[in-house]
Amino acid sequence: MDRHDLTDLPQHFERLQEQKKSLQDAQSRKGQRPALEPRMKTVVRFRLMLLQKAGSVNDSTMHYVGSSFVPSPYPPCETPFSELTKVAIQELVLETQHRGKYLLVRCVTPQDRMTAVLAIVEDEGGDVLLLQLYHQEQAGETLEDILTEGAVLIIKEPYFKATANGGYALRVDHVSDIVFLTADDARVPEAWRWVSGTSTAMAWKAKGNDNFNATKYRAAIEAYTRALDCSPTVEGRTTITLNRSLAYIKTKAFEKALSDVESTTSSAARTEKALFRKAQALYGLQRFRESCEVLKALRLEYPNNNTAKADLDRAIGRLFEQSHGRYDFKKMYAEAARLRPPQLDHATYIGPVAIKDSGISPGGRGMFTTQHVSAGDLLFCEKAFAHAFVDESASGLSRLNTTILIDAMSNRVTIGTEPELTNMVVQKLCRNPSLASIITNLHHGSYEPVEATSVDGVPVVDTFLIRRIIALNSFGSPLNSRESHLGLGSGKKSEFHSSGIWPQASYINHNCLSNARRSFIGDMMIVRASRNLAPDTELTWWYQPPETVPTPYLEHQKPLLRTWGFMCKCAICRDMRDTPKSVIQQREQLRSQFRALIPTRVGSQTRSLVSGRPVGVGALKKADALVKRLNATYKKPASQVPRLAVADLQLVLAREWEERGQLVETARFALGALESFGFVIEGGSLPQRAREQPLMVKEWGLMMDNVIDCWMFLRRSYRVLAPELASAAERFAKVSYRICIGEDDTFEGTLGQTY
Ligand SMILES: C[S@@+](CC[C@H](N)C(=O)[O-])C[C@H]1O[C@@H](n2cnc3c(N)ncnc32)[C@H](O)[C@@H]1O
Repeated sequence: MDRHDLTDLPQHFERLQEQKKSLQDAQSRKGQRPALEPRMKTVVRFRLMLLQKAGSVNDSTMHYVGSSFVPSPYPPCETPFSELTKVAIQELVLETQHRGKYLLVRCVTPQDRMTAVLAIVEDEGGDVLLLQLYHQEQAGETLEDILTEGAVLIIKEPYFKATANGGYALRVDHVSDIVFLTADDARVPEAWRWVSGTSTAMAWKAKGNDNFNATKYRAAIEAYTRALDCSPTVEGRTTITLNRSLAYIKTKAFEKALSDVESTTSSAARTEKALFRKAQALYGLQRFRESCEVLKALRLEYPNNNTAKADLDRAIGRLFEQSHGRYDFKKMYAEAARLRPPQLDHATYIGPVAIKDSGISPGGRGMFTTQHVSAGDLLFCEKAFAHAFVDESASGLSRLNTTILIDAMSNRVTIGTEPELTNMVVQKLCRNPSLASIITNLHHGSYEPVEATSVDGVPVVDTFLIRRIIALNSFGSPLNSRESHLGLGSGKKSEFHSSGIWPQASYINHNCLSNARRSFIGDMMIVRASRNLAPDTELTWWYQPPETVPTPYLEHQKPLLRTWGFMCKCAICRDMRDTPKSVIQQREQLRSQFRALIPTRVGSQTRSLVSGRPVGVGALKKADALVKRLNATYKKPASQVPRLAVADLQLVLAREWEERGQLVETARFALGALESFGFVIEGGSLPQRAREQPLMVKEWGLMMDNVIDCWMFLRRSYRVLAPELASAAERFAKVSYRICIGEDDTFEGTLGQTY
């Protein structure tokens, strides 16, 4: 949702076709056993490439936009190692996953990092191949090497494939398909054995500490694990376990950190260090209530621990947000401006909503209100499960994670951060497997996931399932919706390179005539009702915004069908489907005539295209007549089928009349625009209103961003002509602002700057 879809741009469409062709070509070689290059050639070429890369200078002013191709899916290995049989590189056949087999290999080069981690590996027969490890870590997460020269590993059910440059490779997409062997593992062949030089628990612990201090957390965890295997003393075991739990916290493996603390003896678990780790791990898992409890116990036993006091205050703050849905939005903006990536320290609040069967199929669930809510009410505010951020205003290396994703399977080309988001989710689930169902329960179309959740004690995460879930459920997001509304951030409004996955929000189905809206501050999504809603109303929003310009029915449906596999049947779409082509053409003509009279403004004044002089009142009157004719092309009332193609022109006229000091006309067009958006308003017309009649919104319409402008025109007009109505107009402006921007704490400041 709100992602850049490039599929219809000719150059990308062509790339999609090329990718399809190359997949077909690869498939035609399926089952072949190719002749491999001589070992020397492969190794030397790879080493040369590493040397060249090391010598090249990165130009940080360049835009780096990589390409990524979605490969054909294959499942992760579900079979325990003991049931697999060994295979040699020579025996591998192309475009095939070797089910029931494993490869034992050793790295013969250092690694390279691209979208995957690469190295050349050999088997016991001395044959070599390029190994491509995907999703082993998040982009930019660590500089620690994953594949080191001499490392021995097992590749379960290896997938052998032809590469785009005519070579061959072992491709590993599923993290659990790789097993790194330690020096004393019986599966390491005699000839490949190495001496680790470390044999006692204390020596391994010291090694772990060194690695920890060098921020090599992966290596630290490995060393602490080896230390624990060396039967340390009870005291030593506690220290090592608690050290390892901190290394787990550093890698966001909160579940493992927690289980380490909980595995210590009951007296050890009450030490300051243990309580501290436990509270941190629980906080990381967003179990704020439990984190508070542990921190309270810590404060009682160690009252001088000031860090614990600060942590307790912080956890209480989260608990309050989680329970009451009250946030300090200004603080959130400040955090989003300061933090890179803007991952905010705030809790998820779930308000009066529930997930239920919605009756649509396939993927039949939806989100419903559990009580009456008013327009502007907070429905929920959700922290992203994972969020891949691109600074839209930055250039060069900081945009390294922007990728053009070519997906031949789902016929789509998108630009953004989907590959990075996939890595983040895969890693988070591998490190915290109990969170898996939050993601795997999300809609995944016809993809059939494997059943196993762990094998050989390691969590199984099906990368292709995660990819599919992200394609169907992720959202593009701006740094914050306020900036994006004001056009302050760069990039096209409502299509963003940053993306995230907000699991609750994913249950909301599409409808152009939506009744809820999402907005963002950093990685927090704020969702509010955009109309007054009765209990048990299904919440809907748009996956792509409704069209302002008259658009043929099928054109509007194309992206919905391509990405999500359905066509919208809302009142606007049905009306478009039933509107004859000639009427759509007539609307286009009337809008062109309007634009010829009142061109899009450049600078502070609207100038005639013909004379270059400011547009005159005569032109405004003619434009008014065109708006009336445009309105007459609609059969259904705007409260049933909003007329976006009329509303934006009415707003143009409201602005023009306001600049000429004609506030009755301003109010008329602002009210007209609101009606075109589907609002039903009483008591707002000037000048002939009954004095006591209040300004009322009988029905809220479609909450497009410029609804706020409509109310602000009215507020200014009423202040002069009907002051008793101004505060009501301001109240509605504020509610609209809250719905579109997410909060109204910045209402005055924002509108003071721009209105
Ligand atoms: C992000 S999920 C929405 C939640 C989903 N209904 C579920 O059960 O998890 C998107 C999928 O929901 C379904 N969907 C959403 N809006 C729809 C609509 N207006 N009509 C039909 N299907 C819709 C489609 O299958 C779409 O791919």
